[in-house]
Amino acid sequence: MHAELLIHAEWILTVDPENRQLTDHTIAIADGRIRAILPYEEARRTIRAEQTVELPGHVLIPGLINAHTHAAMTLLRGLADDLPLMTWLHEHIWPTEGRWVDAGFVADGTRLAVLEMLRGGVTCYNDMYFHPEVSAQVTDEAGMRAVIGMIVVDFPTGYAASPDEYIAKGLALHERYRDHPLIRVAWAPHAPYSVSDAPLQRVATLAFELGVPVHIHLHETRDEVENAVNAHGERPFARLDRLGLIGPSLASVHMTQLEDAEIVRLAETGASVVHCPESNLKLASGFCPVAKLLEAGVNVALGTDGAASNNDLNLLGEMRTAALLGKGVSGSASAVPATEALRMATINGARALGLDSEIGSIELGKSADLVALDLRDPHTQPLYHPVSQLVYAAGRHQVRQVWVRGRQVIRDGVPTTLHLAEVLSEAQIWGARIGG
Ligand SMILES: CSC[C@H]1O[C@@H](n2cnc3c(O)ncnc32)[C@H](O)[C@@H]1O
Ligand SMILES: [Zn+2]
Repeated sequence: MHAELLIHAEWILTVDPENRQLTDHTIAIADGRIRAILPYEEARRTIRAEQTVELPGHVLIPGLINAHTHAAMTLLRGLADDLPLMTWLHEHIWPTEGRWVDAGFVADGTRLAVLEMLRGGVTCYNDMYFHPEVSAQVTDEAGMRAVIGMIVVDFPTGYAASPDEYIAKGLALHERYRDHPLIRVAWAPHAPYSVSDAPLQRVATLAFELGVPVHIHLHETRDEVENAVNAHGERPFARLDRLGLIGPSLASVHMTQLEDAEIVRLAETGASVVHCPESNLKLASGFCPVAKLLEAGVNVALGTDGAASNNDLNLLGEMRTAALLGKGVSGSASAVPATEALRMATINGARALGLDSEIGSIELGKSADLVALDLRDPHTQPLYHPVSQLVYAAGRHQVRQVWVRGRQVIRDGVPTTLHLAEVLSEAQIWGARIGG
């Protein structure tokens, strides 16, 4: 057999349906796909390859999937900390976005985000932000994978004047990226409190017709739910259900307020929840009942949210927080174990984005979106269980090699498709402008 690339790793966490953990195995890659997974010695004997990468002391995992972010908000990192959601949004973030966000802001902010995420082992992200055509282009140029949000809000912004215009621009984006190998699109109405019934209904219809996911903030805080009930006598979840949005294409972000019947409904319709534990903690938004959701069979993925409410785009950190918080909230130390946190950051994210036949696990035929971490650091030794070190102890500096669709985008910790100094310089210029 012939392969373009062979990766020999000391440990492989496949995240396949059996959660197989392999030792001293090799992955063979051709045309950007995983063609063979076999013991190291057998691979040496039977496969000829153009390139071989030896990874002693490393664990190889599927690329991490950030299932909810606002990438360009890296440029607002640390601008307004220690505030609750609505004060943060109405008094700080929205006025700043109104003044500064344009195509150039989105290009530079997204590039910073892509660089941060790739260096942290994130190979795919699900975005919701203005000027999505710019985020898509920057991400494609960097060789990263993304699902780019076709955003919809009721109010006018520098990007679009009305719900009809947001939707028209979304449709153009969908057309532009039809059949693209790395860039997909999803409808991204911002939240039930910022999008009215008519555009939400249109999104539901178009999502069905185009076969794309719907990505929305939902039940982020108790106030969101109480305000809706006081104003309209209906919980936002019930309203979305009435409008036809609760179903297998839905990625509902946050979900800190959930009644038992809503959990049953999520499970029976196959809708996904995207848990953003660090953003929820920082904005004191509430606690998503992750253990209950998993027990009910709901697909739970992981997201960072934007860098202005986290303040990083670190999925390794998010896995650890999700595992720890899941125990604290449920009162059970065995809730959200390390293997489950890894599934949430990989295959569950892929499923939430409708990409689980393509990415999210190390299986034959899937895209070679792979991440290698060097575990030979004092704080990840000794090593009993690689998944334990990965989730509870490893840091982003241990991400050494990253491939997206078989292309190496991080080599020995250094980006191959982006220029670190240039990206940092642009970020600093924006910081001086906005802060000055
Ligand atoms: C329509 S583009 C996305 C919009 O969402 C804002 N945003 C960022 N984080 C959150 C959050 O946690 N809840 C609600 N809205 C959020 C962002 O600033 C953009 O305006
Ligand atoms: Zn968000």
